[in-house]
Amino acid sequence: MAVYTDINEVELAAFLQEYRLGEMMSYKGIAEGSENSNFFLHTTVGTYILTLYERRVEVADLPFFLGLMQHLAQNGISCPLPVERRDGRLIGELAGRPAAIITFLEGVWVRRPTPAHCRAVGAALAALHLAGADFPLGRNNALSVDGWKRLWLQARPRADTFQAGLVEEIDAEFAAFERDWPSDLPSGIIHADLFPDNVFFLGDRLSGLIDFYFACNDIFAYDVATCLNAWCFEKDDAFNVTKGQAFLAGYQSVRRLEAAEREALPLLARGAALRFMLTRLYDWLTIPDGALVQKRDPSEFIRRLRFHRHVRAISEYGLGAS
Ligand SMILES: Nc1ncnc2c1ncn2[C@@H]1O[C@H](COP(=O)(O)OP(=O)(O)O)[C@@H](O)[C@H]1O
Ligand SMILES: N[C@@H](CCOP(=O)(O)O)C(=O)O
Repeated sequence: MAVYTDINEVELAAFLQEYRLGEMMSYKGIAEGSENSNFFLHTTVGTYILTLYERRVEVADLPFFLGLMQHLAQNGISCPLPVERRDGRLIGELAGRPAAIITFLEGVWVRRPTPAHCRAVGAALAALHLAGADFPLGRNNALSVDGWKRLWLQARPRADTFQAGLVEEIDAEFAAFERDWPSDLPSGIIHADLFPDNVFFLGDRLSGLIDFYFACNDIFAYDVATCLNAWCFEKDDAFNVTKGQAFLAGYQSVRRLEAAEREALPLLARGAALRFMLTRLYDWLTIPDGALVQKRDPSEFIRRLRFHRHVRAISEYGLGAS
């Protein structure tokens, strides 16, 4: 469920007057997603997505997120295009929240990705990395090692109530990341949350990417590592080598990974697993029972983290060195 803020017809109609989108015909809250409040919006001109920005989104970052979507959409990436208001701005206010309208993308996200889907998402991720090259704005990754540490210090006092022994295990992870996290790999704009629910397909054809609200400047291969975690493991936690190979082949059909990036993948994948484990754990421990928020299971990413911890080289995934 992701409608944190209720809106009413009167305030929505007034909000719409700020746009050249005709008259409101209907709107409906969207259950999917977890960070912001999203609504389908039908007007006499077409169908759009209305987003009210909630908890993790800093208002100061909105020009980056919305400007990035605009830049990517204008540079060959299929992603939502923010709609300009009459005053030329992209961001307004509705029900006391910062709000924007973006174009509607056709397609559905795939619950059971195949190697063909993984290949397509790999190619799309690499295209995004290339298309972001001349985007003029920048944003540090608030969820890299320092940000993980802040989250961990908040979750740590109760982490053992989630799983015994977690405090000792994750403290040791931080010692490794603070020592070894790379700083000299090719970097640029990354999506940073390209999970299956953020990629739309029409059949096997990728129709678009959504949800740029964690996008930032960081290591490209970290985005690759996030996708290996999100797309290439099975429900029983087995790493699917065929999907991993397909994902990397798709990526490298557009942008070749350097040897140093391939070598770093096990550590980056371990870091990506920790990052998603931590946001899930923080939510698990802090969101009250009964709140209308979909809590995701941190355990899945504790298991991924343990898996990657024992991998020394990309060949140990069965992915080959090139
Ligand atoms: N541009 C779009 N076109 C079509 N559907 C969208 C679009 N943006 C969001 N959605 C719908 O809203 C849901 C939640 O969007 P998402 O951006 O992932 O939310 P959150 O940031 O809250 O996680 C998606 O799963 C999808 O159903
Ligand atoms: N992908 C993250 C959660 C972020 O949710 P999204 O709906 O914004 O993609 C996770 O799986 O923990």
